[in-house]
Amino acid sequence: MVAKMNPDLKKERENASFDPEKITNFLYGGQESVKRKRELESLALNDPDYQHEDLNFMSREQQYETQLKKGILMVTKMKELKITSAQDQLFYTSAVLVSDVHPMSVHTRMFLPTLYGQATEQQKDKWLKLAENYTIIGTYAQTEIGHGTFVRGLETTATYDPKTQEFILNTPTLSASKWWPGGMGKTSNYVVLMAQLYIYGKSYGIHPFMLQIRSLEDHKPLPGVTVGDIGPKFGYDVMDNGFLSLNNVRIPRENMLMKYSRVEPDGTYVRPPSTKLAYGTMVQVRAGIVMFSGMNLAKAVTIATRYSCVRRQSEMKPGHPEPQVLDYVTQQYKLFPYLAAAYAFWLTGQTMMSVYTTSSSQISKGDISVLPELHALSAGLKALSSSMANVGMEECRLACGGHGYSHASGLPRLYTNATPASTAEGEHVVLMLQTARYLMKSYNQSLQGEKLAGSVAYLSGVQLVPAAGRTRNMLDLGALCDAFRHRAARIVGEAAAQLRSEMQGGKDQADAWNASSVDLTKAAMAHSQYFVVKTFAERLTDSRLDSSISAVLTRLCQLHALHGLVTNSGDFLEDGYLTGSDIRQARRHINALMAKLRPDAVALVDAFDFPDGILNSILGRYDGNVYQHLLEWAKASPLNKTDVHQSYHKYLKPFLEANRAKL
Ligand SMILES: CCCCC/C=C\C/C=C\C/C=C\C/C=C\CCCC(=O)SCCNC(=O)CCNC(=O)[C@H](O)C(C)(C)COP(=O)(O)OP(=O)(O)OC[C@H]1O[C@@H](n2cnc3c(N)ncnc32)[C@H](O)[C@@H]1OP(=O)(O)O
Ligand SMILES: Cc1cc2nc3c(=O)[nH]c(=O)nc-3n(C[C@H](O)[C@H](O)[C@H](O)COP(=O)(O)OP(=O)(O)OC[C@H]3O[C@@H](n4cnc5c(N)ncnc54)[C@H](O)[C@@H]3O)c2cc1C
Repeated sequence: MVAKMNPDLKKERENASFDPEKITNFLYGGQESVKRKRELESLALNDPDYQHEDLNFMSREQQYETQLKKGILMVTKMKELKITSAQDQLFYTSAVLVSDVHPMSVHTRMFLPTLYGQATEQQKDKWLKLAENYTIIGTYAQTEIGHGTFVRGLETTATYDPKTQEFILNTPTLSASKWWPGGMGKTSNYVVLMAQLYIYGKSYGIHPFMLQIRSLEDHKPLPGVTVGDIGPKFGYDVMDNGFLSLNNVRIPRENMLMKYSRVEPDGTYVRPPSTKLAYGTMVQVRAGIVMFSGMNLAKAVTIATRYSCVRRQSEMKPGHPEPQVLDYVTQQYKLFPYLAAAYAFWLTGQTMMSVYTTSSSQISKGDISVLPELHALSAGLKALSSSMANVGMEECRLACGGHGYSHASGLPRLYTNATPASTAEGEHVVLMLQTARYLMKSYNQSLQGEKLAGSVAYLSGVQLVPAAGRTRNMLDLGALCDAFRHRAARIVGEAAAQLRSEMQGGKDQADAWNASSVDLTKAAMAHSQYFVVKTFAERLTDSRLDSSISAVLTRLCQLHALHGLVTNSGDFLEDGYLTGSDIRQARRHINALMAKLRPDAVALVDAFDFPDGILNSILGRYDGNVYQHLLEWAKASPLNKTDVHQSYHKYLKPFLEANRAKL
């Protein structure tokens, strides 16, 4: 029997000003792609082989086992079903894994890409087939107990022995032990090991090496290898993040991935065109995190928005029925800015991936001139999108009141699995400072009359003269983009000036950098926010958008920009670019936009097109039948398997009896 839809949600859907299907098509790149997405999702979601008890009811060991089994099934089925394109695999795996990963995810997302990006053709012939067939399972072993951020400071060594033409691998100190690599704890039999290369006593920096860590026969650690799981974490329960120490492990010379740099048999070192090419896999994953963050935020907003239409609470007017909580404007103010941000990062994530694809194809043809821009853009956007998603997901959880705290909402798991995106693959502040470094360099070049291109083009010839007194239409996307551009350029300019003044005051470059670093991160943040606002606005100029959806998407873009503007109003007011009256106008527009978006809120989250199986949230169910399913879910909890738990007999009964005896 098909359950009836909750009447409030039904009404919301009937009253929307547009057909969500049109936005779904826009978000996923067309009707055909949406059709394919749904086919693959339903294939995965209806496959009985993937069904299991709720992961939240399991111990960590059970979760690891369940997800490993599922991961293995998934890669096997994708092969059988010939699901080969990256897009198709993403659709299928998202439906199988929901908001989790599986213990071989780093194999797919980092080990294989490192082979594609860092191995010579000969090495690809040797390793790729094995890795693609999962004959070997690998991970990306870079971070150590003592150092994650400071890659140049890693202590693992690969010392070349020309006599045997081997590298001798060691983690010479406790702090050199590898720590964190996903899937290394129990699953992988190979790693790409990032280690300091030494030849004849001289250090040549960090390079990637293929290293077998476990036997292909019985999975036992190989001689000289100590490996295991690092223990439970904030989330990511299904993943066996691992530790690894190495004691004089020898590997053949051919195991250094030598696409860019080489060690000849006699120990001659051939330099890469850029030492940063060895960081290529990180850049790829950072670029992907922008979309990943947009999608996670979209899931959280879908859950909280639907639930806010089902949930009724309090009296808005005495004696009237309880309103849907989404009718409280404060609730809209909690959710709608993140709804807008989810769209912003979704679209920017697509742009980031296309910049990545174009740039990496240029790099593989030998043109490394695009590397600094790619690095700076992906670092800043990764940091901004993941931090915004963190804050937004938590706000969505809070917006669901008490039920948001329950795993039944899907929000805690979504959050704890997504929040590492702020830390992993480059810590937030550290990456912002990388972007700032590029901004400072570019800004100084522009001062010397060089014309800048790409994301920093606006820094050349920017007019920093405030234009106070001018009447502005704060809903005009052009004016909003100008405001963000002005703010970014000003803050970049001021951070550069501060850096200069610290140095003029006697500090060396490093101390001056540290003293200016709060302003530098702010500059990177302002630059990245400008890029997102501009990208969102540009995407709306797509001629394929029909007017019904372009109107509602424009409102979201306006809200995204205005919310950013109001929450950072000091930045816009500081040099008089905007006036107090502009900010007041912006605030009024936000209220008016929220009122206009209110009837479309459910359609806007429906347009993300997450089926229930992927949202995995009782609060976010498409049909809105929340309470009945909450109760059913709770009844399935392991603690409810019996009416009287065994601990009653063990502890509670004697305790009660002893107390009674004392009366
Ligand atoms: C957790 C969520 C992840 C979500 C993933 C999304 C989708 C995938 C889904 C599922 C996958 C399953 C699981 C995945 C989960 C987690 C995976 C996590 C894996 C990891 O977590 S894996 C370890 C990552 N670990 C880091 O992320 C370390 C961060 N630390 C660094 O990255 C460097 O250490 C840095 C950059 C801080 C300093 O590096 P440094 O000391 O060598 O450089 P320095 O500062 O001296 O700069 C010298 C010149 O190099 C330029 N430069 C630097 N980097 C460049 C680059 N990449 N490209 C081009 N140029 C670059 C500079 O801009 C400068 O340029 P210039 O001189 O011109 O100014
Ligand atoms: C879930 C998860 C999965 C992971 N998976 C992998 C994996 O598969 N493979 C792998 O190799 N690694 C992995 N990592 C490790 C991850 O990449 C690192 O933890 C991350 O790069 C941050 O480095 P760190 O831990 O050294 O942080 P730290 O650098 O020690 O950060 C601590 C603080 O110091 C500050 N700080 C550090 N340096 C600077 C600086 N230069 N300027 C200003 N402030 C600074 C930071 O901002 C932060 O506040 C994973 C981590 C997590 C959480």
